Amino acid sequence: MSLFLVNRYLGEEKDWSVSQESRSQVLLAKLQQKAKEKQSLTGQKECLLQEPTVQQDLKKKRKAHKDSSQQPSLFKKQKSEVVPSYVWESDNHDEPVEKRNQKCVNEKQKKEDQKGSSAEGLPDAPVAVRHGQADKRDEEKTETENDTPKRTLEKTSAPSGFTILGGFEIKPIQKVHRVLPQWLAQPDVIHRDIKSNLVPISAIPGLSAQLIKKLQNNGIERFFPVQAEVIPAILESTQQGLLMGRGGYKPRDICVSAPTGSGKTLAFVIPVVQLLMERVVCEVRALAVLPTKELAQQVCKVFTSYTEGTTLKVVMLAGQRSFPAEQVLLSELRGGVRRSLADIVVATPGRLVDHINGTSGLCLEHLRFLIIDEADRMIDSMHHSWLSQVVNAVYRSGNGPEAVSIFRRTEPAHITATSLSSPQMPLQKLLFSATLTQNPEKLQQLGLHQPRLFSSIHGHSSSSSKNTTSAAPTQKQDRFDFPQGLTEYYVPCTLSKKPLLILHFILRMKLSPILCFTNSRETAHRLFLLVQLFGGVHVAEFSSRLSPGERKKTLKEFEKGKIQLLISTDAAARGIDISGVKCVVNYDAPQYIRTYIHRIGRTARAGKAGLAFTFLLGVQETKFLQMVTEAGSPGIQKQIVKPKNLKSMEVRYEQTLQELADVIKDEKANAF
Ligand SMILES: Nc1ncnc2c1ncn2[C@@H]1O[C@H](COP(=O)(O)OP(=O)(O)OP(=O)(O)O)[C@@H](O)[C@H]1O
Repeated sequence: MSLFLVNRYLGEEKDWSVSQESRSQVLLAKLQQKAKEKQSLTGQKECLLQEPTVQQDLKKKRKAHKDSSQQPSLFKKQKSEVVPSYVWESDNHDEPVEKRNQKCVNEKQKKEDQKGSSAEGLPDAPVAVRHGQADKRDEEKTETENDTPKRTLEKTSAPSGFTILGGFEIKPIQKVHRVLPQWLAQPDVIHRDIKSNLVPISAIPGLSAQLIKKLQNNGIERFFPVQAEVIPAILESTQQGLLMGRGGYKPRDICVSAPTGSGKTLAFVIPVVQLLMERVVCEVRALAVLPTKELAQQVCKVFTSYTEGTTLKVVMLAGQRSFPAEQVLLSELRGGVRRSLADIVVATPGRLVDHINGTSGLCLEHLRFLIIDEADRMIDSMHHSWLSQVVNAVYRSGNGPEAVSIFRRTEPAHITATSLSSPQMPLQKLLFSATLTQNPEKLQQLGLHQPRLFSSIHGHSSSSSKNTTSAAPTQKQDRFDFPQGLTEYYVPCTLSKKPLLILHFILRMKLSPILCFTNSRETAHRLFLLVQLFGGVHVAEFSSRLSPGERKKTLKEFEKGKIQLLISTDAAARGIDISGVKCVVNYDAPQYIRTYIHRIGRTARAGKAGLAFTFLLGVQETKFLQMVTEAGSPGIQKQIVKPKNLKSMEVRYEQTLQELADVIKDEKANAF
């Protein structure tokens, strides 16, 4: 007995004469026909949207789908609902079907999550934010999904209707963009090309006829770009006199980053001499601090040259003389009053601190210019606290009984009406380096006042914006400017062939004078002995093995061309200005990019041409070349020296090695 009568629509019946049975057969046939049509329509769609491989995938998937219907799993329902539509939308036809299916499930799950969260009655804005976050997560997920299908599987198995907090999938590490302060991001640009940007010395206003004459006598008719930019800037900061800067404000500190050999020394010597020339009372008003004795000596020589014929006195405190001898040069007692004998002091930090603490005759209370040359190196030595000791010595009078003086100096702090009420001599810092760090944290140690940067590194400006801060492109290391006339090479070699290579460069390639750098004084000494024993080359070494006097003599002889090959440690890598060095050889590859830049910067100076060769062992090549490229090198070329070119020297070289072993043995014996 039937409880319900179900009336079925059986379609239009054309032939009413056929029996009930045959009508149901016709109906079945019609239904089968319709099913076929539907199937063929689906097939056409597949052809349009899928690659052949995908069609196969789809078949597999359908099979999997059938199979899955037998599994009592949570995904069963989701898969049967979602898979077909997402398969059409998928762009990634290379993905395995399982993965794509899983992605579809994820998408579905995500949509459900979003629906669920908005359904919970959360306010609109946070929902939008969460959507944004979800979008981001989606992007990240599509990246990580391919690698971690299992993890996402776990994630999607979370119950729907809840917002999933936190991410458990491995996220790609976000790139952190370095944010530079505006002064670092937007420097005053210095032309890189020295030769085509020379400026006649007469075009720079504010230089006395006496100084112009001095420049001409020293063979300088035109200023290099760094000088043409920086000299007017320093002169301008004293337009209102030494007591205050423009508009009565403290003048801005100046930082200069320009390549090796670009003429940075004159960029500070000329304006300082010009500004102090007309002083009445002798007091220490300029202090130049340099990292080594040799550099202090070099800068002192330039200051002495340009102060010649004026009343200005230059004193060097670098340990070249005894401590008492330096004290005598600093001050004298006249009528019971101590008077300064120095206007300009050039010092190394260690010796300077010794004098600040032990010489009453060194008074820095009138100091107007603090010049920090090789500034990045000086920042590295900041742990010796030389700068804070200098600053304390400068503002010492502000704490004493004479603090009531109208011209008392107090250490700059926050600007208040009282702090600005009395004029006080500002202390202006002038920083110079070929490899000035762009690390604001490091620069911050210098306590700069509204610094102004002059730089030839155009990467600075390209990343600049009008905001107070700017994000520079992410780099593993700082970028630097290389001298224009420099050509860089690297020479692949083995350890045992290195000495032969240097002999080949001198004796066959006639590249002398060569300045050759090693990473240790022991290597420098052994190589020196080996070349000396081999014979035929005027060779010398330069390292801390030598006394300061011997080092000075060696540099002089090298400058005069008496030495063909000078083998040095990094003692001669920075700042040393020896004209005529045609070629620098890195016998040992430098470990740091700054070391490399300073070493190769001993050639190609003042717009001249120069060559730099770096001997590289197989294991060093990749890392070294990457370091140089990342630093902004215009290009380093490979120079292969064929073994046959070294062959003729090999017999003599083997003999020399044996002789060297004996010499070293003797040296060791004598040392005890
Ligand atoms: N205007 C100029 N005309 C001609 N020669 C110059 C001029 N300015 C500087 N020089 C010469 O250029 C050479 C390099 O100058 P300087 O030593 O000042 O370079 P630098 O930028 O300090 O290099 P480094 O970073 O290696 O210390 C020196 O021999 C110097 O005499």
